[in-house]
Amino acid sequence: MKLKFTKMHGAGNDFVVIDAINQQIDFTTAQWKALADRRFGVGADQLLVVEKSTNPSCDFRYRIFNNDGGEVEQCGNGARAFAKFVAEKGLTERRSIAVETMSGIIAPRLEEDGSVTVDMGAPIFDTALVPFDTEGLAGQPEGDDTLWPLVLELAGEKETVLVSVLSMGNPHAVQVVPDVDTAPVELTGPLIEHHAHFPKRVNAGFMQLVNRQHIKLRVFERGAGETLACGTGACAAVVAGIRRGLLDSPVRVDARGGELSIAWAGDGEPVYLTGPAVTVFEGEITV
Ligand SMILES: N[C@H](CCC[C@H](N)C(=O)O)C(=O)O
Repeated sequence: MKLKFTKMHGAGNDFVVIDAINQQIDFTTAQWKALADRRFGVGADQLLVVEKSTNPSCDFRYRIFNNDGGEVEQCGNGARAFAKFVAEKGLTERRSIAVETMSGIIAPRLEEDGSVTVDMGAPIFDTALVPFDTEGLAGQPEGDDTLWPLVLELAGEKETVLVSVLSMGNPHAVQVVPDVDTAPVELTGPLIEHHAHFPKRVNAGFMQLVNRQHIKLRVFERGAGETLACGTGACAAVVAGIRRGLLDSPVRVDARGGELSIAWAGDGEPVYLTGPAVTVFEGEITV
């Protein structure tokens, strides 16, 4: 079949966006993976699928597939691209929409300056819901109940890293590092992603504190590897930093591909993610 798609990005986190309202889409994991492949397909960190929602209080349903073909619960940068796509394609006249995802309803809003702000919902700290298996883990350090010691095995050597574990609908493990540019992201990112205590794997965040309202962040994403930006990763990092008493909302997040802004008023409150959404090109591919 001929598939129409739009290539987009949010701070360098890149997407193939597909209108599945006006096209009949029913792909296997292998087909999603092939479409996301940077050599044999279009190439993307994630594939974003636009569907009608069966929920009367939602304008659309939003499905997300990682570069490895796996379907996942949430994508923050993708939510901004999604909102811009449905507006540009005339699928909605509204600038604020409610979108059904695998992990609940999010609410993107198109801003006057072209950026998009998304109500990403409240972070989840219940380890069973992340999911994160705490069985057999050494005691938690004082101060913040999201902090856990994670033992990594590297070439026979054991190293313990302190990570904040939480969910933004998708799982995150965030650590503070002195310098994101020298942090061992390529080395320890995969070890954390595939750590035995994360039954559904996890996104691994590496956060450098610039000041109480500014961080630098790199994320080794589940199912995609290191991306130039990670929206839910930025949300998770700021929530972790605020809970550890290291950050004050709102926080500027410098990702390698661009700047995001995160605001959070505390436990039980939604996290707001603001950033760019860029359309790069339209295309058609035979799949
Ligand atoms: N790799 C993530 C999904 C995409 C998240 C990221 N691109 C964002 O902007 O939130 C996961 O497997 O949970």
